[in-house]
Amino acid sequence: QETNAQIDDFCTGDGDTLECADKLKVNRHSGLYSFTLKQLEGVQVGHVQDVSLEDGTILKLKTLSMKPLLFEIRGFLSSLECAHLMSLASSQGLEESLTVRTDGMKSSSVKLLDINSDQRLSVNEIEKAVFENSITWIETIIYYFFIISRFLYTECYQGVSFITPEELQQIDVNDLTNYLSAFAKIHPIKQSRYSKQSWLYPDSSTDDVFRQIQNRVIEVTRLPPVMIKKSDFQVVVYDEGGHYNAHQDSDTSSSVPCCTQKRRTNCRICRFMTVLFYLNDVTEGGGTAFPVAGNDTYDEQELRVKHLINLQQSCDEANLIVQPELGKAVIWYNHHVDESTGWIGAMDVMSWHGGCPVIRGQKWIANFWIKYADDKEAFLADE
Ligand SMILES: O=C(O)CCC(=O)C(=O)O
Ligand SMILES: [Fe+2]
Repeated sequence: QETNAQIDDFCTGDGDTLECADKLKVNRHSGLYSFTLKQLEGVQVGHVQDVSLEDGTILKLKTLSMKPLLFEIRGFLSSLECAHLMSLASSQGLEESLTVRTDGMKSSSVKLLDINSDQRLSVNEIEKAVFENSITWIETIIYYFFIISRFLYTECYQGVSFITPEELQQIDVNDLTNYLSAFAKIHPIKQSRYSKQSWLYPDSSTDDVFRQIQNRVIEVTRLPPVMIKKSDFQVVVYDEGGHYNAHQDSDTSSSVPCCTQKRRTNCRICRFMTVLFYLNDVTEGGGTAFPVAGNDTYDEQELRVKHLINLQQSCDEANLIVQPELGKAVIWYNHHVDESTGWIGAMDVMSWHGGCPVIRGQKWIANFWIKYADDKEAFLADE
């Protein structure tokens, strides 16, 4: 009985209960969901499909890339809705966006910078990475920090020629964090991300416009409603010079389980899908770049060596750039679907993306964080 109630919650809307139950392939007797997650069909780049909404509106879903599976819908939001979200975020207050990651990245970064694969980093290797800007700002600072502290302690640059992964692990994270925030204040533009943001949490939001947008996203993505209802919503503003270096939206940096709650320790936020809206027209710049979209092969080392992550420098070299336009939605999958579990599978490594520098004007975006937890059934049953 309890399970039936959960299923009914899950299938919202009039008349679609049967279809919904069918889609979920719910076995009401055993109480098990054998729900299979589905991605939208891309067909091929340039393909346009109509999406009919309940209110009669027809949206045009256009495939921009098959790898990653990426779509755009122009006019997804009306200008009134955009203006509403912008004023909502402004009235809540906008804070500087921070992307300081201090765990799980050091040893992998070491591997990527270790040009001659001798398991340690020479000062030359670090300097090469720093000066060629092939690593993100935050990593650069970690190395600088390490070199400086070594320099201070030994009073002599010579002889300090190697940093091992073990040594990197010993950096005092508190010192580093203080150093980073001081640096960030002096050189905001050097951060891997330079923007302001505000959050809208669905569980505490009573905003009607936000609800309507949530429902539209459910209709378009055809994801289980609970998935959208649990999605936090982030409004981001970039001023001139604002940017966001290429990154992947889902956190695969550690092996702790995926969760959806904020501030829970020992779990990470994983994002199946990203739905990004442009809330205004940008005078110049500010596109969303997908540096490796459509490539046949993926090589992270190459991505870094070619500086493709540093979008302050190499936006023009990105394979694909989506231009901002008021009301447009960009939709992509950060993960594949695992056929055997019917739930979220491996990360789509082609989903690297970021925001190119805004050259003139301001850029406002809003962003659904469509998250999931590892336990499919518990996630779907949860309210
Ligand atoms: O600003 C953009 O176009 C991209 C933003 C983004 O990737 C993000 O907020 O995760
Ligand atoms: Fe992103």
